[in-house]
Amino acid sequence: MTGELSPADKAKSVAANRAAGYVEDGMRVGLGTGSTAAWLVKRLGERVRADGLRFRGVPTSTRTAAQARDVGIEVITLDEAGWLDLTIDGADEFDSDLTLIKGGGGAHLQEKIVARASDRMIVIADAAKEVETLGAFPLPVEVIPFGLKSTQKLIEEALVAMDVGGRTTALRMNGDAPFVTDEGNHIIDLHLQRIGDARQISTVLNQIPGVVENGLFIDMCDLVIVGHADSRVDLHHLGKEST
Ligand SMILES: O=C(CO)[C@H](O)[C@H](O)COP(=O)(O)O
Repeated sequence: MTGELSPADKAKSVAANRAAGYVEDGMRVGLGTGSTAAWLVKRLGERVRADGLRFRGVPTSTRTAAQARDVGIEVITLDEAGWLDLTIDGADEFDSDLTLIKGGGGAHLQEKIVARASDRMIVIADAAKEVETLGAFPLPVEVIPFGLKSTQKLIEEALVAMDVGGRTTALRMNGDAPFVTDEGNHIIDLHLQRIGDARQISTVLNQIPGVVENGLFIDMCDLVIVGHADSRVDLHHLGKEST
């Protein structure tokens, strides 16, 4: 995270630095997972060390927990926090309703629990994450290992029943073995191409036995901060945009 940054990393760090300004003394803050969230954790660590910022962070993955501790952030569990003032996280896609696809990093289960237990959720992103219609990014679905193949079959049948455009599903791999989440589960990525009715898809998927949680975040995000490589920032509130 040092030296000459690529334009994408610069954009992510610009968004993260702006979001870090929303964290105030005494807050309990959900810390997201992924490359953009890593910039946030880095910046918050700098604020802790340089400005004496005092807040407690609830990480959404073992990766983020390790980084947060490394940079000097006080880490607590969600149960210790009870409730959160704010969660800041990345996203794989967001649309004009601030509906999100998350889980590209495989952490959407903890991310959704943490975001849902927060007064406010801010998403940080580069401009490539903004879409007119969700679904070009594969929708991650966390499933328990038991009965994996029958769960995958039921998901595929549900996609046919909902008449969703793309219906290809793929078990996420980590080399030769299935990817394993922090909860010991697996992820099936749904290549839908286009998500028309996010609410319907989310509800139907979560009703299938074996499915733990899907990566659609609906009515959770309050603000998206988009960073640009030239240091500009766009703020997407529900229904309006500002800089
Ligand atoms: O949902 C996530 C992890 O589960 C990430 O927030 C999402 O994948 C975006 O990651 P990145 O900032 O690396 O593009």
